[in-house]
Amino acid sequence: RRVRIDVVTIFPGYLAPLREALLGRAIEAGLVELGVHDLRDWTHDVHQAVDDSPYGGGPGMVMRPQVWGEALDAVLAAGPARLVVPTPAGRPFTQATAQAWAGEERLVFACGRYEGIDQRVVDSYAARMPVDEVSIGDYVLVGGEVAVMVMVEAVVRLLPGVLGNPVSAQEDSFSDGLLEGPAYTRPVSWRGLDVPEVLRSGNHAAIARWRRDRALERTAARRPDLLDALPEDALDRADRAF
Ligand SMILES: OB(O)c1ccc2cc[nH]c2c1
Repeated sequence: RRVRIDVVTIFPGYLAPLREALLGRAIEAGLVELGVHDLRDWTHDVHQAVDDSPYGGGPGMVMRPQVWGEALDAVLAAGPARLVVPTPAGRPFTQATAQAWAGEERLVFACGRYEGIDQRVVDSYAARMPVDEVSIGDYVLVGGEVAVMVMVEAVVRLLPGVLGNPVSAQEDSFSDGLLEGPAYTRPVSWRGLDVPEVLRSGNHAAIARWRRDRALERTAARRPDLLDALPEDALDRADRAF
């Protein structure tokens, strides 16, 4: 099962890194198809205008609906898809979102710039297909391209065959609701810092306990909101003792 991903943007070069490394290999292996399209290909004026002043006034420019409509009609002609529009005003993009989208056959990403895209573009496509306005976090980027890179990586790594060892996708941070604890490799002593003894003990129960305790400790310190969100039965007695 392959996934087809299309991205429409005024900066196609910004998406070039998607063809590097692991994701590049996944594309070469045919596990995912990637199409990057320049929005300006669907302009007809000599200035290739993609933006205009906002109705109601205010700073900045808004991206024109006509150009986006022609671009998305062309890209979506290849078949039904989920349309994703990154925006700081979107619903949070989470690992659960990535998991859900990894099951889709086609994803089309519309990268906004300026103050965003005329709302009628989302409204007109939402009438005939799933459209998600999503945010990757509470900070504001200059455009949607970086957000699309983040989301494409989070989704593609979940596709069968993309990761060397798929188990790690299951054991991700967040899959058990906690942050990952610290990781270590050789040398056993480095700049006066030693690897925790327990990890070299061979006592797998003690190692599992130690790792769980470090995950609980880190989650409590850095993301108490994740602890509060854990289901009732997620923490056993040993966890609570921590
Ligand atoms: O921070 B963001 O997620 C984001 C997404 C899209 C646009 C378009 C213009 N600025 C943007 C920021």
